[in-house]
Amino acid sequence: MAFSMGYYGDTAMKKVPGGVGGGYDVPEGVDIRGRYDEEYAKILTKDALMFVAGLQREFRNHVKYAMECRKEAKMGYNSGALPGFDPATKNVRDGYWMCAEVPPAVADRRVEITGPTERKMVINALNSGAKVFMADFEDALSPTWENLMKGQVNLKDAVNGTISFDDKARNRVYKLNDQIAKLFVRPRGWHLPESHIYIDGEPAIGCLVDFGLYFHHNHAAFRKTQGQGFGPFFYLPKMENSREARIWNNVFTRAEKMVGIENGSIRATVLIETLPAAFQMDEILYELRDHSVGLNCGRWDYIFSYVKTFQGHPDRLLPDRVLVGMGQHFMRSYSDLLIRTCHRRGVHAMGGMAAQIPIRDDPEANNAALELVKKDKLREVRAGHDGTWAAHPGLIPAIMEVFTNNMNNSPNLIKTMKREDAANITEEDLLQIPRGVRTLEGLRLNTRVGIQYVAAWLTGTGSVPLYNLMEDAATAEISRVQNWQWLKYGVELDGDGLGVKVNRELFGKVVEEEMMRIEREVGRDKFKKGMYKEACKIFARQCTAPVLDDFLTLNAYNHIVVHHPKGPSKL
Ligand SMILES: CC(=O)SCCNC(=O)CCNC(=O)[C@H](O)C(C)(C)COP(=O)(O)OP(=O)(O)OC[C@H]1O[C@@H](n2cnc3c(N)ncnc32)[C@H](O)[C@@H]1OP(=O)(O)O
Ligand SMILES: O=CC(=O)O
Ligand SMILES: [Mg+2]
Repeated sequence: MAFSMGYYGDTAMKKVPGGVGGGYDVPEGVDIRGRYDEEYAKILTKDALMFVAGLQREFRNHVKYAMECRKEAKMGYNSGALPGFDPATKNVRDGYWMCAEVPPAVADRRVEITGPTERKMVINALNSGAKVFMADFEDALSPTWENLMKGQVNLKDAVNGTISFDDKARNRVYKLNDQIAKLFVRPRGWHLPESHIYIDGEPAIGCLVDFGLYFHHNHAAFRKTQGQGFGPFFYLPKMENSREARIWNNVFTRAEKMVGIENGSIRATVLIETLPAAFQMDEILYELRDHSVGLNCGRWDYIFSYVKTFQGHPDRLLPDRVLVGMGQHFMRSYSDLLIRTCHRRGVHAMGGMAAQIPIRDDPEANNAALELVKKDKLREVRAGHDGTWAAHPGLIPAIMEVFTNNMNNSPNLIKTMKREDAANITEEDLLQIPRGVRTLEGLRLNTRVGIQYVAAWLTGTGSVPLYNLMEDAATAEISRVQNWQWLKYGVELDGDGLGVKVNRELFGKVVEEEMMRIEREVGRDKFKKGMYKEACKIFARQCTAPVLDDFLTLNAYNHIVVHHPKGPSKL
């Protein structure tokens, strides 16, 4: 298969005037184009950069090939093919094999809190009472240079136990408690470049930068203080095929060899959050069997992926976003199959994120939101999930109670909830079209949320509270692709009795009105100072593009790349 060197070419930035390295002491072939900062230089050491460059050089062609395979699969789906189980790997699905034993340090993962790698949030998350904190370079983080580098500084300080944060405005100093959550780190997906670091003349692969820097600086301390001899631990996002898991497995093996630790020290949970990956759960676990600690239902990206995979299928249109929940047959089937697959192979089957967050100023609405979260978590634990995600520390006690009360005093359900009934789940179950109506309010909400999310992302914030829900890159993607799908196929809004068809004229009007509403809601001053107009342009273009952009964040990435010394960072 032919592939070009320029998969990341779309986001390649202007050349840096004034030489290579940008003030950092770099090894041969590495060029840092992000702002210099003394703190960042402690992360971007020559040794660490050599480690990252080594990974990039060994794996770049494998990654490019995997991205080409994604394109080829997309062409197939666009010509009418459906994702399905691969006959070539039937022996892997049917065969008897197990993943390596779960490390004792992470046997109990009842509640995992997630959040961006922002300093105060890292401390709050580690102190939150959750069993695990997933520090996120992905859905919850806008990958600006400053966020990524500060994130690495924060994680290093956290692993060393020295992290603190002085909130002068509140006269409060944040420090770690004695008991903290176990740290997992989620690097970016394979598709995202890191355009502030060039290796051999091309942008680095974003996730290898995230993984490489974190691993290089923290593996020893982590294994000693947190992992009981294992670790570091990772979450791996947005994979579409087991060949991508094989690359991660090889990255882990190489990293372990390079620093002289045992094979199988590093452990990772893979998010099953693309539709094609739902047919590859066994294959993904098999590739990572020495390095696996399970799979997770990344439900929001999964919904996004359903629309993306079926972008060429006008018979598979989504109802309003709010109606696509875990009650839909295709979602329940995927969660059940994930539990059965993980438990059969001896690892955790993690549940997903409920989008509700605490509502401070309305006790009644707050109770209602909490009840929805509890209901969702009860469904998960009864189905056999070993643990689940919380977006906010305020939700942890309630979620912990639901899981604890339904787990018979054991740290997980791996051995007790086999879910053999899910062995009969079929391709049709996993693909069943979601049911429900489409409304003008659905179109409006997608637009309002999408624009506000992109505006936040452009200014360096990757997860935001909007209309009492958590919004991040995955949930915003649903808004974008749903609008695109409805526009592309001129769907009728059948749920509000209006019988209106979605077209560019209607969408233009909706955008205009929703922008006025956003301005009213956030206030004129914030609206003027923010990036709402830029966000509106980006979001509207993406929704009306003749060909669907693969990722909102990939398309918008150019807007947050700032090359040194061309321009000082705005963040
Ligand atoms: C689809 C997916 O990929 S899900 C995973 C990725 N998404 C995420 O991780 C989202 C994580 N959650 C968040 O980012 C936040 O909770 C938001 C943006 C949704 C809401 O944020 P806010 O409105 O600022 O929360 P709020 O004001 O209620 O915060 C109260 C306190 O809780 C802390 N807090 C809130 N969420 C978190 C979190 N996830 N981790 C750690 N601390 C948190 C705040 O830092 C704040 O601390 P303080 O009282 O010491 O100042
Ligand atoms: O990453 C999680 C998701 O739901 O997407
Ligand atoms: Mg996701």
